[in-house]
Amino acid sequence: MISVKKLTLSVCQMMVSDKKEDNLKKAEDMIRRAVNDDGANLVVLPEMFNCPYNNSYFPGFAEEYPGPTAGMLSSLAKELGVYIIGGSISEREGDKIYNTSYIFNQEGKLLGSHRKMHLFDIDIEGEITFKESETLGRGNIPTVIETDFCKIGVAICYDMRFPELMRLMVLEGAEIIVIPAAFNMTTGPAHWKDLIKVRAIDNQVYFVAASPARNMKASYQPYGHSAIANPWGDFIAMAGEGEEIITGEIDLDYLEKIRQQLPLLKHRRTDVYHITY
Ligand SMILES: O=C(O)CCC(=O)C(=O)O
Repeated sequence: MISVKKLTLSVCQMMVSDKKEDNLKKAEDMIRRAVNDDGANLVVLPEMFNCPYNNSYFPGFAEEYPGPTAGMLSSLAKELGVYIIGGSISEREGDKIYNTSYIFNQEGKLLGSHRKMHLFDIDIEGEITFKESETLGRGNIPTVIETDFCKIGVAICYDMRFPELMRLMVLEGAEIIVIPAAFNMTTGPAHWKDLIKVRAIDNQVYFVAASPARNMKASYQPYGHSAIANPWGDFIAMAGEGEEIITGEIDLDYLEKIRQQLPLLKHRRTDVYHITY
């Protein structure tokens, strides 16, 4: 593996409509802009970037791998010579549907995929009820991929609320955690920024969370505010609520320095507690 210590990472906070073709075109345009204008080496899309985030759409939009969406991402990664963490899409396998992220390298090769492990089944009185399990199945495998830069952990939205999964990916060597997500107008203002910050601090990683742009016409309104936090917990980039590309520099020497100066990972009491997988 070539050791490269810096990379430029962009998040495309795109507006998602109920027309898959328009969403694919939008994603392609924004990825091209991230690479050509911002010099991105790695581009991240949001959760369900080709489909409105609503159970009624997931079956109709589902694709078997390799379908048109994965094909588009793979060709684009190869053409532009970048890594793409393709948000997530509705994936069909047999009679099951999953919320799945596909990750491609600069040759357009599939490096890995992540099926959302924790389903968003919640009922917040007077605010929001959502039951992903009505349509989706659960993934069972944590995802850490290997790139020329470093290992990257990938999980999806509600997965980020589970510190054990985040820590497990870090123990597997992840120095960046990427979360395609779509928080809403209840849990977004309440928890989004704090979760990103604290996951970065407690794992001493670059923590990247990618949201769709807010769409007031949609039944589910994404919070927006895609963000990149560094291993000290500072936000190095954050979007507003509209369509936007944010870009930040990932500096692995800086990460190493934080881990040396404040050696949290070394100070764990593994003689008393540990995470198994
Ligand atoms: O955890 C949350 O508040 C939002 C989760 C969510 O929207 C999702 O998992 O898609």
